[in-house]
Amino acid sequence: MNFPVRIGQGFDVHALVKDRPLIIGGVTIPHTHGLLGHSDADVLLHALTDAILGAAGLGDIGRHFPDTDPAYKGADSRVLLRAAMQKVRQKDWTVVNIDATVHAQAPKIGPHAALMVANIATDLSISTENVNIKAKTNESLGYLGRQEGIAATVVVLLARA
Ligand SMILES: Nc1ccn([C@@H]2O[C@H](COP(=O)(O)O)[C@@H](O)[C@H]2O)c(=O)n1
Ligand SMILES: C[C@@]1(CO)OP(=O)(O)OP(=O)(O)OC[C@H]1O
Repeated sequence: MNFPVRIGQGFDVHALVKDRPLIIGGVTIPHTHGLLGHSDADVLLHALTDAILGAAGLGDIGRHFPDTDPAYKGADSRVLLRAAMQKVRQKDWTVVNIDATVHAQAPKIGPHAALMVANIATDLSISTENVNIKAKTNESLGYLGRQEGIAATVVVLLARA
């Protein structure tokens, strides 16, 4: 059956290390540590990219942008997100809304959320009203609580363009 809407979810986690910038949702956040990755390690945009690819039945970020490909070394994840959205659009899907959570013991995400929303809305050509970003500490529990990494979870709804 061909339904006019489809749901997708995405998860990503990256390790926090010294001497890397902390980039989340396309925003560079002042912090003692940054996220480690082949690309700029934007954990939120990677989870979002997986969510939209998943909703469209297009696999995952690593399938389209392999972390073994030197072309993506240091890549700007906003460029990858826009490229993924292009593939989703070619399948005649548009994004209805996004709901995301950044799982970070520190730093505070709230003060940067509006800029992240604006970046995502721009990259997906949707209204900022349709992008919601939340943040949670991990109550000091586990690897996220020990600030060994930051994770993100995203849910997205697609509709026929
Ligand atoms: N990295 C974070 C974590 C949380 N927030 C904001 O604080 C609120 C309370 O978080 P808890 O994990 O203690 O429930 C949360 O609702 C966010 O508004 C944040 O901005 N950045
Ligand atoms: C984005 C890619 C590609 O540079 O690399 P990383 O920055 O390591 O990020 P990850 O979340 O492991 O996802 C997929 C990769 O293909």
